Amino acid sequence: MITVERLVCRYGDVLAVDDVSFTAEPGRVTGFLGPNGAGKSTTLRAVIGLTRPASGATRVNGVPYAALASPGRHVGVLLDAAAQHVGRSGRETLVLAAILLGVGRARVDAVLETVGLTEREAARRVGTYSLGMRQRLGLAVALLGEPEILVLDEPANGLDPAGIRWMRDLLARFAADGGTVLLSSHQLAEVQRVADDLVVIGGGRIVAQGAKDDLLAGSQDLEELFLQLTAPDSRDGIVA
Ligand SMILES: Nc1ncnc2c1ncn2[C@@H]1O[C@H](COP(=O)(O)OP(=O)(O)OP(=O)(O)O)[C@@H](O)[C@H]1O
Repeated sequence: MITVERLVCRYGDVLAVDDVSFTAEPGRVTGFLGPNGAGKSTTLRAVIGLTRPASGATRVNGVPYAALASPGRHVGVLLDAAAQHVGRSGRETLVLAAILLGVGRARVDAVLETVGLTEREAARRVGTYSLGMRQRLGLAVALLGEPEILVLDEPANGLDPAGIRWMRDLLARFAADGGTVLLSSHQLAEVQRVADDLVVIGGGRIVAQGAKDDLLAGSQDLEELFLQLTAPDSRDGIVA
């Protein structure tokens, strides 16, 4: 479980996250939505201890991320697929991550298979990868430690239609097995299909949260609801 409690984050004078509270529950995919600059990435970074809150707290399984004995064994993170070292092969990237995590090499083969990167692709330098292949590799790194929680920022970016379906099935299976998924995305049709719960922020503040089906009642689709919730003059917020 992920708990965000009255989180406030600032960059100098910029108030990026303003009193945000929500939980991402085990067994559910929580879609985290908001317009550009709404504060999604900042919140995800705070959850994994990369951004220090001005006030408030984030917890993973009831404790701050930094207090987890082996964070990578509990939380799989994919924040920026473009951040991988371009000079290493996919396999080298995974082997290094496996050493850091203290998991066996067998996991490298297992996650390569899970994300659908072939032996030949894994031998290529990351610099030659398409964005979709980088996303798959990023997800492989996230899954390496067999975490029960996934924190993913735009994981379907650059994936082809088959890749998007594959990602959806993987996340649904992960949650069905009891895992917690916190997923930030602008791909609203995709979020509508995969998410169980939704958290919508605008201008750093929560504008809606609750079960997807409850929030969508009365709306044509998630796009319509999102645009209505995040319109500049509509920041009253709803909780379903
Ligand atoms: N390193 C930084 N320095 C200064 N301001 C920042 C920094 N990172 C983010 N911000 C600002 O904080 C606010 C929230 O940004 P954040 O990246 O969290 O939004 P986001 O919802 O993830 O946006 P996007 O959908 O565009 O990725 C924005 O106003 C942004 O300009």
